[in-house]
Amino acid sequence: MSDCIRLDHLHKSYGHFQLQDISLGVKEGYITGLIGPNGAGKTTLIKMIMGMVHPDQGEIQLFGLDHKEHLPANKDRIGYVSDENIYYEQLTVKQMKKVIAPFYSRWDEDTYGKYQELFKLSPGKKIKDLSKGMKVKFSLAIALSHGADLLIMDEPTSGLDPVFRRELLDLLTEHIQDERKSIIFSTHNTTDLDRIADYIVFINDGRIVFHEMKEALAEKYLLVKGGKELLDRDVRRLFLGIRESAHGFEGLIQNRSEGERYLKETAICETPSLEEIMYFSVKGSDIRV
Ligand SMILES: Nc1ncnc2c1ncn2[C@@H]1O[C@H](COP(=O)(O)OP(=O)(O)OP(=O)(O)O)[C@@H](O)[C@H]1O
Repeated sequence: MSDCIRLDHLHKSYGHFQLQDISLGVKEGYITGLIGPNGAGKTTLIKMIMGMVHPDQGEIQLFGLDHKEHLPANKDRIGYVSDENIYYEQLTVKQMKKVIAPFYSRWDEDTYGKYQELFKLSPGKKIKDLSKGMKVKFSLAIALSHGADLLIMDEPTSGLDPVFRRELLDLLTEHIQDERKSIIFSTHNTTDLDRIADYIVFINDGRIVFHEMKEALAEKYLLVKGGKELLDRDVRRLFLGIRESAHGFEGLIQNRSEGERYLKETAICETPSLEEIMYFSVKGSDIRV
């Protein structure tokens, strides 16, 4: 499979914040989850891919084409869902759809009608009167109605109720059955990604910490829980992050086989969730409770 997105040595500076040397290939035909703490640079990265923010340095290719040169043609192939309001507040759902549809060469009115019904979108309702979740549903209906090859979603599930969130995840999994379609999905809700992502990109403080297949993460990392007496200097060195309490510790080891070799007999060794990987990687080794 080829890459639908290729980022080469991207830099973006906002004074105090720098997105630094981001190089990344996003595989066609898969769901890639983008995770990272608040202010890590996820939205900035997504906006660069959308052509809404310009990198200070570096190259972006989408579908094998230089993004600067082919921006309109590339954007025709992207469905974008964000929790920011990108629509005219005073227009109704129907009027807004009428404004947007002509921008897409493969707009499909029947598909839009199907999603309008499925998401219970009232055509006569003004955008400003939609709830946060309904705005996301409208965005999603648009994104799914123009034959986009790539869905780019920035925090799509944050305003959604748990029932629809589940439905959305099913919908995305179904969407990806067509192997030419790809999804990149930024979220704080790591359980959504535990459920549906194929690849995970973890970004912290403007840098990529890792870009891995989700299954590979389970083989790489180890979560260890045990008594504090185990934590001598050599053992501590194994950990990427440790959380200590009066009674014991919980910590993350990046080299699973080495961790198991030292601690399998004396501590509880488990496969960490994405949330645990993120927590310990960001917090480091000095967490006391
Ligand atoms: N237009 C801008 N001008 C100045 N600083 C900006 C601008 N856009 C983003 N930033 C800064 O860049 C940093 C990264 O922001 P970004 O929105 O990309 O993070 P994020 O990972 O999406 O965070 P969150 O999870 O909180 O949405 C932040 O420190 C933010 O204040």
